[in-house]
Amino acid sequence: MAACQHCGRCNVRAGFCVGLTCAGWCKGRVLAAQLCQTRTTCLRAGCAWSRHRLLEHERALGNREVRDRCSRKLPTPLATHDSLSCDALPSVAHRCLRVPRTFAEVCSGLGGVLSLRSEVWASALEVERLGAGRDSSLITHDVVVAVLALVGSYAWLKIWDWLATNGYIESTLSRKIVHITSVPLFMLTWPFFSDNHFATGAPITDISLQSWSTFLGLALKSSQGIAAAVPAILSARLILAGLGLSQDTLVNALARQKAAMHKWMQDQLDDRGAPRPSFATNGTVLVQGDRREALQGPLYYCLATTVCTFLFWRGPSPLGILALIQMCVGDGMADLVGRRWRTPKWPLPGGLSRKTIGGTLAYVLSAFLISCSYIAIFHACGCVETGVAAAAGRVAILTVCCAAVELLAPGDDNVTVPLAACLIGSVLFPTI
Ligand SMILES: C/C(=C\COP(=O)(O)O)CCC[C@H](C)CCC[C@H](C)CCCC(C)C
Ligand SMILES: Nc1ccn([C@@H]2O[C@H](COP(=O)(O)OP(=O)(O)O)[C@@H](O)[C@H]2O)c(=O)n1
Repeated sequence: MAACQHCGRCNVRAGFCVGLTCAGWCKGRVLAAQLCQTRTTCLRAGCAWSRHRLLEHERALGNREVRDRCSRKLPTPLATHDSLSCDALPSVAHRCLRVPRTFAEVCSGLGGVLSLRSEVWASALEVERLGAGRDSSLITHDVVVAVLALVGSYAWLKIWDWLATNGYIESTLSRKIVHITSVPLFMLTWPFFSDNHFATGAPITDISLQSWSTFLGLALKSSQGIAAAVPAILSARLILAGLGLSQDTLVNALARQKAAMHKWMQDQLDDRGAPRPSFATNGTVLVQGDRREALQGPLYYCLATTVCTFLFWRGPSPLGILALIQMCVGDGMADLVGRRWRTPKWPLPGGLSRKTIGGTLAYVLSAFLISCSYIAIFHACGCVETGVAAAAGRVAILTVCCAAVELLAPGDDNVTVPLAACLIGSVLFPTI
C-alpha cells in the first residue's frame, strides 16, 4: 500500500485514488471522493485539467501503451488548472462531475437512467484496469453490516406481525407501518457500509464483452452490491413463497393484511355512511388472504429497493434516497391518512375516486419532511453532495410531481412512484 499520488494521504494499492478509499483530502470525504472521481469522468466531459492529471498518472505508472494513447488524445493542460489551490479544487470537481444530459436522454425513460448508471459501472472496470482492486477487509466489513441489516429486517417484520396477530394493532396498520418504516430504516444502515463503491467514470465504450464478467464480479463485491443483497434476498423469499415453493410466515402475514384491506374497502362500498369497521383484533380478520399477493406490491417494493440501492447508492446524488422515500413514506402515509381520516375525495373517475385530498396532503408533507431529513443526515455523513438548504426547493418539486403520479398513474404505486422519482430526480439533481 502506498500513499495516493494525488493527495499523498489516502492509501490505495494503485498509488492513485479513484474515489474508492480516498478520504481526508481538501475539505472532507465527499469532496475528496468527487475530485478523485473526476479523473475518469472528465475524460468524457472534456475537462482538460483532469485529463492532464490522468496523463501524469499514466506516465507515473510507466504504461507505454496507455501513455501513447493519452499523448495522442490529450491537449496541453490548462496552466490555470495546473496551479489550482486546494480550496479551488471543489468547484473544478463539481464542474467535472456534471455529465452532459439532454432532455431527450432523460425522457427516453428508464433506458436513459440506466445508461447513465452504466458509466458508473464502467468505471469499476477502469479501477480494475488501473489495478486498484478491492480490499477484502472492506468486503468482510460490508457483509457484516448487510447481515446485521438482514437480521434487523427479520426482527422488524416479526415485531409488527406479532403485534397485529395478537390484536395490539390493526392488521392494516401493521402493514402500512412496515411499508413506511422498513426501507428508511434500511437506508440508515448505508453510512455504515465502506467506501468500497464504484467511482464514476470511464465511457461505456470501454467495456469489452469479456469485461462484463469482471464488472459483475466487482459489482457483487462493491458496498452497494452487498447492501442491495438485503432487499434482493427478501425479494427471493417473496418469490419462493408467493409461488408456493416455500412456506413463509412473512408472506402469510402480508396476505392476511392485504385481505383485511380488501375487506375494509368492501365495507366502505357496501355501507358508505356506516362507521369504519374495526380490525382491532385478529379475530375480525377472518380471511387468510392469497399468498400470491406477495408477488405484487411487496415484491415490487423490495425490487425497487434493490435497484435503487444498487444503481444510485447513498450519493453523491440523493436520487436513490429520494426515490425510496417517495415510495415508502409518501405512498404509505397517503394510504394511512386517507383511510383513517375522512377528507373530501378527489373528483376522479373509476378506481381513482377512492383517493382523498387528505391522503395527498399527507403524502406531500411527510415525503418532503423525511426527504429533507435524510438529505441532511447523508450530507452530514459525507455521502450526499447537496445540503438540505440547496436541495429543499427541488425536493418540494419532486415530491409534488410524485404525489401527482401516486394519485393519477395507473399501475402499482411501488413501481410508478419510484420510477417517476428517478426520472424527475435525474433532471433535478443532474450530478452523478
Ligand atoms: C407491505 C409492503 C409493501 C407493499 O405495500 P402495498 O403498497 O401493496 O400496500 C412492505 C413490504 C416489506 C418487505 C417485505 C420488507 C422490506 C425490508 C427492507 C428491504 C429491509 C429492512 C431492513 C431494516 C433494517 C428494517
Ligand atoms: N392519495 C391517496 C392515496 C390513497 N388513499 C387511500 O388509500 C387507499 C389505498 O390506496 P391505493 O389505491 O394507492 O392502494 P395500494 O395499492 O397502495 O394498496 C385508498 O382506497 C384510499 O382510501 C387516499 O385516501 N388518498
